[in-house]
Amino acid sequence: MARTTDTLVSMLQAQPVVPVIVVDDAGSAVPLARALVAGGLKAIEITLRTPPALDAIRAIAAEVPEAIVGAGTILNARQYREAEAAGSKFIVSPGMTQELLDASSKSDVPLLPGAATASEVMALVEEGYTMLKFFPAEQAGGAGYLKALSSPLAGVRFCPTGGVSAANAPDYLALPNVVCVGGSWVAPKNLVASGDWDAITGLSSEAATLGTGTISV
Ligand SMILES: O=C(O)C(=O)C[C@H](O)[C@H](O)COP(=O)(O)O
Repeated sequence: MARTTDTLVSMLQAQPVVPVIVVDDAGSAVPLARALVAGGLKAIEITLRTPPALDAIRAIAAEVPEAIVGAGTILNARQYREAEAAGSKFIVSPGMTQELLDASSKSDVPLLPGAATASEVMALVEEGYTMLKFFPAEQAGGAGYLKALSSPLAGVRFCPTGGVSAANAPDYLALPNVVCVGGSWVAPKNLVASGDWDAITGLSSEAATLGTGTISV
């Protein structure tokens, strides 16, 4: 477990923002991944919310070797195995179930499980997970909530996701236990649909250089 946590942290800590992508067309996956990588964001999460998601992961894994493609919205063991077989380098879930933990223990592909309460964080720490997704970040209480939540939970690191934007990301990134944030704002659906890869590279580049803010809590 320590080994997979280290792998996960090393993949995610190189960038302040992990783009969260909902793919509507597998054909856009490769140019989209190239545009994000060109801006500086290599680790990319493709959510399994749409039918082309696995094909998109396969295409990026095969054709964009400089990207680190992961799978999001993984809710069960079957999806975990399918995402791994498609070439995912990391797996993200909005939460945690025993089935997912069992799938993760049988896999070399690390899991970033979701938590939003002290009890959820503590249950995952008991299972050996110390790098967690804080989800849904803004709706659960934002950076101030995460700061308060994590004060007694030393040693746990987070990737806040859900409602995170260029405007509020610096508040999360200012927290010492935040490795990166996740967000969909870097690849808006309209720009993907129109194939405006230069605009997406611009958003990626802005996100890749986001600094830390200071939260007033
Ligand atoms: O389903 C998952 O595993 C997810 O990763 C959910 C994402 O965290 C949110 O969909 C982020 O969405 P935005 O609020 O648009 O940035």
